[in-house]
Order: sequence, then structure tokens, then C-alpha cells
Amino acid sequence: MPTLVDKIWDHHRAATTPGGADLIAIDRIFLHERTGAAALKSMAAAGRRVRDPARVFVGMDHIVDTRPGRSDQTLMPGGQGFISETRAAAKAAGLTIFDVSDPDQGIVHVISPELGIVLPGCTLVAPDSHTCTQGAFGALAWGIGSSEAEHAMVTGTLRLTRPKTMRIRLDGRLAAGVTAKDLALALLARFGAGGGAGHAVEYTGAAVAAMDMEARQTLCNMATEFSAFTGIIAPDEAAYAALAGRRYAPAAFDAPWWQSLHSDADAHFDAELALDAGQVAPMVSWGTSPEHSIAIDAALPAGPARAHDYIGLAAGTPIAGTPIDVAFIGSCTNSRLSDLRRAAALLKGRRIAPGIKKALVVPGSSAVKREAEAEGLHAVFQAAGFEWRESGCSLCFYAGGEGFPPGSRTISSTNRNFEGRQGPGIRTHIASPETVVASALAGVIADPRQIA
Ligand SMILES: CC(C)[C@H](C(=O)O)[C@@H](O)C(=O)O
Ligand code: SF4
Repeated sequence: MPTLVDKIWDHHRAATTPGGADLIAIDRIFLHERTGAAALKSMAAAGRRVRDPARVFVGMDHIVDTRPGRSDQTLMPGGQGFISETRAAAKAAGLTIFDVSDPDQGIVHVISPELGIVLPGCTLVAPDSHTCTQGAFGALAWGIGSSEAEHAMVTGTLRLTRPKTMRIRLDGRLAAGVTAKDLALALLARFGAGGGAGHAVEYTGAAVAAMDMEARQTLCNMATEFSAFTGIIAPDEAAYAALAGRRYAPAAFDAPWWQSLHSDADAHFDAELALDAGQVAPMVSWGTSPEHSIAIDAALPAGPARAHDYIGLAAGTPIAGTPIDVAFIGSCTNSRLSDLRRAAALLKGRRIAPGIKKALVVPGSSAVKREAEAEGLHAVFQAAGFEWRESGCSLCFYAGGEGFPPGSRTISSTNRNFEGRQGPGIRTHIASPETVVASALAGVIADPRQIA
């Protein structure tokens, strides 16, 4: 009867309060330097301590510089303070830190599975909305606020109301040149950015089963853009294999528990949606919400006037052919090794268009960077005209401080295209790494299927 989410919830429920909220045991907490210091400082100021420091991990990703040869200096005014304060507070609390120059440094949602911190059936929280990425491993992983992070660290629990459940069936097969990113954008376009509000979303279906673990992370990553409590995929052999032997993963799998991690055949979901993956084309956002996304060969619909004004494109304009200034491959959505491999395969032997003012690849973790370099991918990117960076959130988020003149237009493998997301006045078009590459080569938004 129960859904996957119900099983994990019930397994972690320590108590139900008279008001109906549950007290949920939290297995793992991740902090980063943008929001972590606030939680740690507030906790220390109240004279409280982390209940179990072995369960709390700290990454440096949001504000860190990604230019080669980086130090604690950042382009963001005052950014260095976030790094040094987080480091000092985390050290004082006895937490595990993946510091700026550490070989394990990276975007927290990328390094968590690399290190075996996320596990099937665990509860994992972080003061970061893309914590849902880690649901790809069958964990209940969700974003919280800084004060909840403090509560979770001190008590090992969080008090919350059980989310409603939603199943999204993604049957069919993705066509060549179409990726999990396109599927996530297609869901947003079809059902809206509020489509998952109040629900924990389980992705199922043949298209999901066929995805590798990195594609599953891309899909779950954008559950927060769908306003969902989180996204999750039932773990299978691919999930177990991806975590086997990782530093913080158990030596032996918790076989009966892990194998029970699926929704029962007769499970009841509060809502059900479906999309035929075979019908999805490469997608690109046109406006200022991820739901403003269309197939690459479509024209802009009539949307909110403010979105058209900001992006500088009128209804009826074909999105393909729009000139771009900047191309960015990175972020917790699309910066893992398979993303870089696919991008490099399309770029190999080619040069980006002369009109592109900046093109950069920012690996999701230092480990991804090393692995990519071992395969020579960095050389492919550099020969094509891309900068090859140190790992971090970088251009996904202006907190990195790196910017362009207002009005610049970027094609970006990230997850958000809000006004100012990549800097004041920057116009962001989100797409798959393949579409970023095709567009960088053409100098205009372009269909990756045409260069494959
Ligand atoms: C800074 C952080 C809290 C924020 C988030 O919660 O997601 C950031 O990672 C983002 O992607 O906007
Ligand atoms: S890469 Fe972007 S979306 Fe992901 S955690 Fe960093 S800022 Fe947030």
C-alpha cells in the first residue's frame, strides 16, 4: 500500500505531535558557505551544540571563485567572509569540511553521492533548495531554511507535516539529442512551475529506468523548480552500484531495507501526472521562469509582458536563431562527468562562434574536474574556445560575483532563469549542455540535433 515516500517517512518518524506534524529523524545534513554560517553562528550563540557532528558535512561551492589558481578571495564583495566564517564555525563544531582547496571540494549536491553521503532510504537535508537532486538515489532529500538546519543539527530531527505524494510517469524513450534536462523543462512547460506544490514527487516509468544515475540527478534537481517538496526515484542496481565503495557509504548494503524502497503496486498517490518522453524535443527557456520553456524549433508564445520585456523577445519570435553572448556549462543540474563528456563529444574539433564573448565550463566537483582532465575533455573545451574552471556554483548564481554587462544573453545548463539570476539585467536561457554547445558553436540559440 505505501508509496516510497511513505516508507521512508514512516521509517524516520520518531513521534507525531498533537497538531498532526511529525518529528522526523534526520540522517545527514549538508551545509554550504552561503547559508551554513548563519545556522552555525546562531546555534553557537544560543550555547547549543551539534548532536552528532559525524552526520553533518560542509561544502564550499556558492561563493568560491572558480578561476584557475583560486584562493579564498572572491569576486563577490564580502564573499571571503562567508567562506572564513563557515570554515571557523564548522571547525569549532567538529564538522567534516570539504574546503576550497580540498580534493573533495565541489557543489554539495554533486559531492554528496560521490562521497557516499546520500544513501537510499536516508533522510538528508541542506539549507539549499536543490537538495532534491539527491532523491535520484532513493533518499528523501529536501531543502530547508537556516533555522531548520540549526534545529536538525541540535536535535537530529525536524518537525514537519507529511507532504502529499505525486507520481509522474515518464514512459517512452528519449529521442537522440534529448536529455533528462529537456524532460524536466518539458514537465515545467506542460504543468507549470507550481505543478508539484505541496507534493513529494516520485518519477517513474521506462524513461526514468533507462536513465543513468547522473541523468536521474538532473531530473530530480529541477523538482524544486516544479515547487515540489522534493523529487525521488526508487533506487535500483544502478543506484546501489553508484554508491558502492564510496567513502561514507556502508561497507555492506542494508539489503532488506534498500530492496523495500519502492512504491507498492497498489500504492495510492494524491496526484498523478504523465508525459510521453518520446514526444519531448530539446527544450530552451524563453522567459523569466523555468516554466517559460519551449521546444527549440518553436516560437515564443504570448506570455507575461514583463517576461517578454526582460528577455527582449516578442511573442511569435522563433527561439532558435536568437544571438547569444555567453555560454555556460555547469551547476548542480548539469556539471557531472557524463554532461561534460556529451558536451565535449559535440564540440570536438570545432570552435565556438566569434560573437560569443565568454564561454565557460565549470565542473560540478573537483573530482569531476580531475576525471574530465584524465580523459582529455578539458583540452577539447579549451581548443573550442571554452574556459576550463575550478569547481563551484559559478555563473549559476551571481553570488560568485562574476558578471557581464546588463542585457547580455546567456545560454546556460543551469536550472533558474529568474530576473537577475546570473547578474543584473542578464538574460538567461536554460537548456541542456548539448544545446549550450550547439548554440555556442552557432553564436545563436541552436538545435543540438543539427550538429550531432
Ligand atoms: C543560496 C542557496 C540558498 C540557493 C538555494 O537555496 O537554492 C542557491 O543554491 C540557488 O540555487 O538559488
Ligand atoms: S549550482 Fe546553482 S542551483 Fe545548484 S546549488 Fe549552486 S547556486 Fe544552487
